[in-house]
This record gives sequence, C-alpha cells and structure tokens, in this order.
Amino acid sequence: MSDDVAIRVRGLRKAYGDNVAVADLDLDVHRGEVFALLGPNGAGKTTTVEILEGYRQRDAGEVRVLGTDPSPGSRSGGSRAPGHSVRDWRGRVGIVLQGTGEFDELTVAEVVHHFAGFYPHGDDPDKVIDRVGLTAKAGARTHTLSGGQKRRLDVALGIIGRPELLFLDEPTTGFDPEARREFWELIRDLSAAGTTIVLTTHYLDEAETLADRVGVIAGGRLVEVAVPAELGNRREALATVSWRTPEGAAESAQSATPTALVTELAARFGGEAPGLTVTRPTLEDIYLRMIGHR
Ligand SMILES: Nc1ncnc2c1ncn2[C@@H]1O[C@H](COP(=O)(O)OP(=O)(O)OP(=O)(O)O)[C@@H](O)[C@H]1O
Repeated sequence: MSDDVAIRVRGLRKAYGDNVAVADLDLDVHRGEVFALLGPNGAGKTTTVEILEGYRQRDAGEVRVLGTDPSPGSRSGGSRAPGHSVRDWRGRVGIVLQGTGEFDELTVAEVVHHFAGFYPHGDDPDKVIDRVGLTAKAGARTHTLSGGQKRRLDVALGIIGRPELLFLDEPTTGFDPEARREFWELIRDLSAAGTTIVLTTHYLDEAETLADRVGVIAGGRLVEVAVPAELGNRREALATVSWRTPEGAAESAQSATPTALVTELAARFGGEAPGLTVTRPTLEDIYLRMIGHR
C-alpha cells in the first residue's frame, strides 16, 4: 500500500442473512484528506465504517487501514508479537461512534483524563475538553449532559489519543447551529494538523463544508466519489434564472449561459429585472437525484 493511502478497500462485501448491506465496494481514502460518506438510512455506511474500525467482520474483500487489516482476529497476525500490533494500530485510530457519551457518575474531566491514560502519546485532557467546548461542564457528571454535550464528549474521546486517522459517525447529530460551526472549526484544525478524517453524515452542508471528497453510498454500493463541487456533474448543471414579469407573474428558464440571459433581461427591462435570482442545483439536489428521489 503506498504511503499516501490511509484506507484501501477492494471488493468489500457484508451480508446479514439474505440482506446484503455492502456489495462489492471499492474505496481509497488518501492520507490527510477529509472524506465524507453520504447515503440514505440503511445504505451501508455504518456497516462499512465499522468494518474499517475493526468492529465488524467482513464476508469478503480486501481492507487495509493504515496498512493493517482491521478485521477482528487478524490484527495481531503477521510477524509482530500477538497483541502488540492491535494496541499500536488502535492507538493510531480515533473513533467517534453514534451516541455514547454517558459514563454514569463520572465527570467529563474524569472520563477524558481516564481515556488519555490509554494512549502513549495522548493529548492534554484539559486542552481537549476546551477544544470541544466543554470547559464549563468539566466538573459535570456525564449523565447530566445534554445530547449535544454528550456528542462533544464523544468527540473529545475520539481525539484524545491524537489519532492519525479519525472516524466520525454522524458527529453533529443533536448539535445546535453554533456547536456545529465550532465542531467544523475543530475538524478543520485537525485536518490542517494532518489528521485523516472519515465521517458519515446526513447533513449535506456539513459534507460540502468539510469534505475534500464525498462518496455516495446507496444499497450497499458506492454510487460515486467526487469533490463536492463536481458530484453528479454538478459543475455542468444548468442554471435556473428566475424573474418576475412587469405584471408580477413568476418566470424562469434553465440556461447553460445564464450571464447572457441576465444581460438580455436587463436590456428587456431597461435595467433591473424584478425578483432576479440565478441558482444552480445544490449538493442536496444532486444527492437526492443520485439516490433516486427525484
Ligand atoms: N447488526 C445487524 N444485523 C442485521 N442487519 C443489520 C445489522 N446492522 C445493519 N444491518 C442492516 O444492514 C443494512 C445497512 O445498515 P447500516 O447500519 O450499515 O446503514 P447506514 O447507512 O449506516 O444507515 P443509517 O443512515 O440509518 O445509520 C440495513 O439494511 C440494516 O438493516
């Protein structure tokens, strides 16, 4: 596996009985990139990610995560001492699962300090608590946290070991808008510091803002991988120009040359065209089309 590939997947397959959750999936994630997996409920995202994290066994295919097969039972193989490589590998991978964040009577600070002790080169727990915006709650027992605050704690535990590769499964579910913005900043900081990040999300704006590339998964298959601006030939998509007639009726036209149309409208109206808007399909429009909703 070349050094610039963090994750390499070929022909991945996983079925639960007759239900094929992941079918013949190929994927490369490069070191240092932020990769977002999008897909409707039940598409196979969590199954794929949990196989990459070493929590689920695949039925077929080849998987390498930071050069190691994450499959439960195979990580301690090879020429290295049994057990040792598992710990090494685990220490290099950070994981934020969907919703844990509750540790009974322990406080936020106690939990983060405790987890920091698992890693040889763990980060400063108080700094991490601050980065996820939980300083004011450091002394609070985790069962008293709000849903969004529990997610922040999950994120803190995912990054406390200073991972090379961080998996985030729907990380901002339950966050208020301000917390999402703060979380996005954190992801940008981690990415700027060289962390490879794989996230699943249902928020198209999140994928567009954070991801270098997005992969759309539907029915267990990867439908497309592209930079957000190019997904589904988005760049080439026609623009919709809308305006109002002098009588106030709504008009619109699709155009590959919207500037020419706007110039023509300006001439027609002798200046400002009333209610003028020019739009192109959003990532959400393209995504919904790809997964067959429009
Ligand atoms: N432990 C399991 N046992 C049986 N079937 C499962 C199990 N986990 C997932 N599945 C099935 O596999 C398919 C893919 O599920 P998965 O959780 O990977 O989807 P997802 O894309 O992560 O969905 P969501 O967006 O709802 O989290 C679904 O049909 C689901 O019912």
